[in-house]
Amino acid sequence: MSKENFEAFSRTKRNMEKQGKEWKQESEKKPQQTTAESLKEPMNAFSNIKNVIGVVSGKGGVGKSFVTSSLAVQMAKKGYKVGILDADITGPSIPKMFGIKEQVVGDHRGMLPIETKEGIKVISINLLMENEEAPVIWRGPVIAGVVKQFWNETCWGDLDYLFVDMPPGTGDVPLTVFQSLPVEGIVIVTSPQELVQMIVKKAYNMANMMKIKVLGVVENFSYLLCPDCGKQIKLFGESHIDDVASELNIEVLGKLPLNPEAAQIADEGRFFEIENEELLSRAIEVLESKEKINS
Ligand SMILES: Nc1ncnc2c1ncn2[C@@H]1O[C@H](COP(=O)(O)OP(=O)(O)OP(=O)(O)O)[C@@H](O)[C@H]1O
Repeated sequence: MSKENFEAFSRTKRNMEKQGKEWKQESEKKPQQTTAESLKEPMNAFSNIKNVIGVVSGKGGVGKSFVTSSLAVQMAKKGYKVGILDADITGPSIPKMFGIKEQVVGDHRGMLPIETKEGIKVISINLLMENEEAPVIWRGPVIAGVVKQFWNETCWGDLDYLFVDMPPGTGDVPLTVFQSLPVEGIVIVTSPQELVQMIVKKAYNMANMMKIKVLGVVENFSYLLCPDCGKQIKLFGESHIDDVASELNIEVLGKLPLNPEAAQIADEGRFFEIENEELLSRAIEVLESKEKINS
């Protein structure tokens, strides 16, 4: 591990120990009333973030990181200042999609995210590890602590949008993010299989219970375009997303095809070259309306 990286990591560890002691002291005090606001973590003093948007999926492998990166790229192409907080600590895939390998260093302001050459700021556990193939085998509370530090110990600077790529499911990390970060809204990512619809409802219900706004749902792997005749092939069967969305009274923000060329571009770390602006035009509109609301 490089010296700077080691220092950033040691600071992270020291803070986690300190936080552990504080939690212990707190829990020994007389019970106090806990409000949703009192659980929010302060932003790093050198960060000024207008909108925090969570990207969630009830289940793994539906393309949540792909959608997170797509939204980030589209907003960056529109001229907004964008960051991605990769909260998928045990399965981080954002750095690879953007071809970034540099290690995060820190200074007096905190950890400094790595910028893609197009200017998207990224923080991910893989950018703190010397070996990207080393597994992260930590228990839930430690992982959740790291995610908090990606928020309050990272010097994000000025951002219009910070996208938080969550791990799949409704476990420790989504709970921590919803409780600790000022999430403006979430985008749910799903795929057409029927089972997934039930899982969408779980993600939706969790957001509702945490009083987080659901901006809408993006269906990924909706279809495959036949390279010969251009017909849509429904690889995973008929989509039920419109029905589920109207049942939950949420909007369908886009339907993305399985695009083999995009998969290759993502694998090669050239995500900025993927063209899916039209497919995500409604999602972009909804995100932009948030920018106007909050500016
Ligand atoms: N619409 C798409 N077209 C082509 N490839 C895609 C598409 N969506 C996702 N992929 C590819 O599928 C793989 C899995 O996607 P991704 O990592 O986004 O899934 P995920 O839901 O974030 O997974 P996990 O839940 O395990 O974190 C990646 O290699 C990604 O580039």
